[in-house]
Parts: sequence; structure tokens; C-alpha cells
Amino acid sequence: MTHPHNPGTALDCDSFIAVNRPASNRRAASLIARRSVKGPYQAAWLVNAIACMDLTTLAGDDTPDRVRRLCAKARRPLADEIVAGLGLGAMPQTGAVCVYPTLVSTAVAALEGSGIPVASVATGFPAGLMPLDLRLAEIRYAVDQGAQEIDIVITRAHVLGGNWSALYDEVAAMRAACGTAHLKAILATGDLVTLSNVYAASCVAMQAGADFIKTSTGKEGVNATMPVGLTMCRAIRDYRAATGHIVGFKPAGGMKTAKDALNWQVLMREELGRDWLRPSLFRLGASSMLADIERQLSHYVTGRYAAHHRHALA
Ligand SMILES: O=C[C@H](O)COP(=O)(O)O
Repeated sequence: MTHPHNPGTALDCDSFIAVNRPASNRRAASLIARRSVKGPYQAAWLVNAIACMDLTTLAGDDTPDRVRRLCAKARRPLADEIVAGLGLGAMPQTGAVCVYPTLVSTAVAALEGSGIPVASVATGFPAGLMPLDLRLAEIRYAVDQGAQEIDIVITRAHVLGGNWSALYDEVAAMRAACGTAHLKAILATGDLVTLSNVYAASCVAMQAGADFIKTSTGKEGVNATMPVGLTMCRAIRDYRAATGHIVGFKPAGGMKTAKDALNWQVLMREELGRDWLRPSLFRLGASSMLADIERQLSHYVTGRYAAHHRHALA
């Protein structure tokens, strides 16, 4: 991740706004309905989605072998004939590989020489219900293992109780524990009830120094949705206007199709502009989206769909 760290600001609860859900739903629906990306443009956007993907495995039965296979896929996400058919000069690579802390060293070794960073979830992922000192120790462990990006989870109770200073202090302490690693703050928006809470939590995470704000762990009942994404993008925009600091966005959880990859990029393009359509400011967190992207690109190149089992992994 080449973008400089977000230095954060003091806590500023006056920056919160009330978010109108029906209006957000309408705007999110119209964004998708109005934009249809076809042909070579679609292929280019799908290749960009690969470059912006945090290729993820966060399952209870993860093993070093699974992580090594995932890392091999991160290095070579497309078959050679697709890369040649698209006329790409080089094999694309994913934006990062995202794993649990105990698998960071395996991923670092498997990605050696590729330049692909390892992201680690931490802070008692996915619920975060652990004493703060243990959550901070987990961050330091993941960084020591070689993680360059840390995906933290926030204490949802701080949001639900409106305890903004506690949320700010928690994220600021996590920011400090990350050292030079980038901090991505998972808001677990499916647990936050209102879009106004999503907006306020976004503001506090950014003020406390988050480099990215991320929707979901993939474990909540509701994961990344467009109205939530819209709300978070508006918070990023407003934070930049107020402070000049630039923060990235990561939708994550439940995204499985190439169409999802296109829709999220349309949201970025429309709400934050072209500058956000790159891995330093945009990531798609997904464990099972790459296969459909590869399938659609294969169709673009060959004119026919390969069987699903041809693109089984990730
Ligand atoms: O951060 C990434 C998510 O945990 C992935 O969620 P997913 O397994 O639903 O794609």
C-alpha cells in the first residue's frame, strides 16, 4: 500500500450527520441501474477488481496448505491464455492476501518476492469481545509475523451506546499498535442498526487514524450493502473536505460475483472519483469472488463460458 498514513484528528462529534435511509437506498439503486459497463471496458474493470482484491480466507478450518494455495492464486489469478487474450503485458496480482494472525508467516513466505502484502485480521476478529490489552497484543503479534496491513474490528457496543470517546480511544490505541502497518477499521455495519451510526462510526474511525474503513467481517448477518457503502463513501468525502486527509474504502463480506465487483467500482467512481479506483485506496474483501471474475474474463476472451469447476478456487 503506497498511500501515506491518515494522521487522524481530534475527536469531532459535530462532524456527524443524520443519514436518510430511503434516500440512500434510492441513490444506491440508481447508481447501479444507470451504469452498465460492457465489452472491453468491463474486462478492464474486472482486471482492476483483481488488482484491488484482498483475496481472503478466514475459516475455522484454514490450514497452511490452504493459505499457500490462496497465495499461489494471488500471484497468478488468471490462466495464461486469458492474460494473453486480454493483451495484458504481465500477469495481474491481487491487492493483498488476508488471513488470520497465526497464518501470516505462512502467507508471507508464500508471497516472498511478489510484492503482495499480507493483511491480517486482529483484535479478536470477528466480534472483538476481548480485553483491549489482548487485542493490542494480537495486533503486535500479527505485525511481528510480517503483516503489513491490519484489519481490526471495533467494539459495536461503543457505537450502539453512543460512546464515541471510547471508540476513538480504542481505534487510536490500535493505530499506535500497528506501527508502520496500515490499519483497516472494520465497522461491522450489519450490527450498527442505522446508517447514521454507520456514518458516525466512520467519522470516529477516521479521526482516530484509520487508513481504510471497511464494511464487514463476512460473519455478520448482513454484510456489504450499497446503501452502507454509499454512507461510508460520503463520510470519506466529508472527512477529506474537512481535513485534507485521504482514507481508503473496503467493502467486504458476501460479495461473490463479477457484477458485484463492477457495482462497487461504479460506486467508487461516482462518489469518490477515479483516484479511488486503485489498490492503495480501494479493496474488495472477498473469499469467493475471483472465480466468477476469471470466468467472465475467460468468456470475454474465448466467447464461451468455462465450467465452474475450471475456476474452483477463491
Ligand atoms: O474481509 C473479508 C471477508 O471476511 C470476506 O468475506 P466473504 O468470505 O463473505 O467473502
